[in-house]
Amino acid sequence: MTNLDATTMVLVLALGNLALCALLTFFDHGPVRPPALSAWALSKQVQAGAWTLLAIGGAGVVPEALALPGGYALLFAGVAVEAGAAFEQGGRHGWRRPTLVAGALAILGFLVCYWIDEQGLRSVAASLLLGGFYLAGAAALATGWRNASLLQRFLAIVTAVLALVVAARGLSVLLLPGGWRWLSSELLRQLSSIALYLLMLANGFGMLLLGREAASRELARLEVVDPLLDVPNRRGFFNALAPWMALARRPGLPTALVVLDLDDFKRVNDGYGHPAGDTVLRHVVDLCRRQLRDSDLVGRLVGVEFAILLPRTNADEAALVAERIRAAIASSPVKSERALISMTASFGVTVIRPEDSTVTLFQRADDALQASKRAGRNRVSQAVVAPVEA
Ligand SMILES: Nc1nc2c(ncn2[C@@H]2O[C@H](COP(=O)(O)OP(=O)(O)OP(=O)(O)O)[C@@H](O)[C@H]2O)c(=O)[nH]1
Repeated sequence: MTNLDATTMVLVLALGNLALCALLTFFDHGPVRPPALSAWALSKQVQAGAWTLLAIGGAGVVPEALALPGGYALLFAGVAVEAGAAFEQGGRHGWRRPTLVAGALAILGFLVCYWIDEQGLRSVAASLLLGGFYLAGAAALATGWRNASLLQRFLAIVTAVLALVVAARGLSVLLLPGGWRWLSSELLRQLSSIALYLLMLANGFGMLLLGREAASRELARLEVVDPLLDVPNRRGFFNALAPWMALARRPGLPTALVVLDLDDFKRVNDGYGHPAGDTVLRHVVDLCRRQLRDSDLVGRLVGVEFAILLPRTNADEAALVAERIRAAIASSPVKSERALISMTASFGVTVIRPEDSTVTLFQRADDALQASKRAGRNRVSQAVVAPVEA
C-alpha cells in the first residue's frame, strides 16, 4: 500500500469536513429545518474545526501541545453530536442527551490519557472512543431495522464495520504493539485513517440521502393522509374502500358506511378561533377511534365531514355504532383555552350494495345525513334503500 502519512490524512479529513460544511450552508432545507439535520450540521462544523486544528498543529502553525488536546476534544464533541443526530433521525430522541454526556466524559477521559502518556495511550483512547461513537451511530441507524430502507440498513452495516476498523487500531496499539503477521501497526493506522475518511463520506452522503428518502416518504403519505388529523383523507379512504366495494358483489356479510358531519361547526371557529376548532376535530377523531374496532376505518372526506367504514357490519349494527359515537361526541365537551366547547354531529348510515358505485353509495349515505340535519341535527338516520328492480 502506498504510504499515507498521518499529516496528509488529517488534512484530507479537514478539507472533506469543510467541504461538507459549505454544502450544508447552501443546502435549501425548506422553511423548517429538521432537528436531526441541524444537529448533524453542527457536528460537521465542530469536526471540521477539529480536523483543521489537528492539521495546522501537525504543520507546526499552532503548538502541538495546544492543537492535539484541543483538536481531539473538539473531535469527540463533534462525533458525540453526530451520534446524537443519528439517534434523533432514528426517532430515539431520548438518546441524544446521554450521547452528549458520553461526549463530555470522552473528552475528559482522553485528556487524562494524553496527560499520562502523550503517544501510546493517547492513540489507544482516541481510536477506541472514536470507534465507540461511530458504533453508537451505527446502532442508531439500525433502529427499527425491520421497517428501515435498504439504504439505512446498508449505512448501518458500513458504519459498524468502519467503526470496528477504527477501534481495532486502538486495540492493536494496546495488545499487539508490534503488529500481527502481515498486519503491521503502521498498516492498521493507515486503514484506520481510510476508515475515518470513508465514514465521513458515508455519513455525509448517507444523512442527506436518508433525509431525501424521508421527505419523499412524507410526500407520498400526505397524498393519502390528512396532516391535521392523521387519518386517511378522501383519496386514502376511497383507496381503502375499493376492495370492500368489490367484495360486496359476492355473497357474504355486508360492509357498512357511515358519514358524519359536525353540526354548526362555523360557530366553533367564529366563537373560539380556528386553533380551537382544530382541537375539536382531533378530539372527535379520537372519540370515533375509541368506539371502533381495529378493522374499522375513519377518514376525513372534506372539511368537517368524515366517513367510517365498518367491514362485516349490517345497517342496524352500523346504526348502533353511529349512535354510540353520536352520544360520545354530544357528552364530551372539548376543553379549549377559553371555554368548554360542546359539539354534536349528524350521521347517515348505509351498507354497500352489490350494484353500488362510490357515487351511488355516497349519495345514499349523504341523503341520510341530510335527513338527520333536516330533522334537527345530532341524530343518526339510516339510508332508505330502493328495492332493486327484477
Ligand atoms: N378549525 C377548522 N375548521 C375547519 C376545518 N375544515 C373546515 N372547517 C370549517 O368548518 C366549517 C364547516 O361548515 P359547514 O359544514 O359548511 O357548516 P356547519 O357550520 O358545520 O353547519 P352544518 O353542517 O349545516 O351543521 C366551516 O366554517 C369551515 O371553515 C379545519 O380543518 N379546521
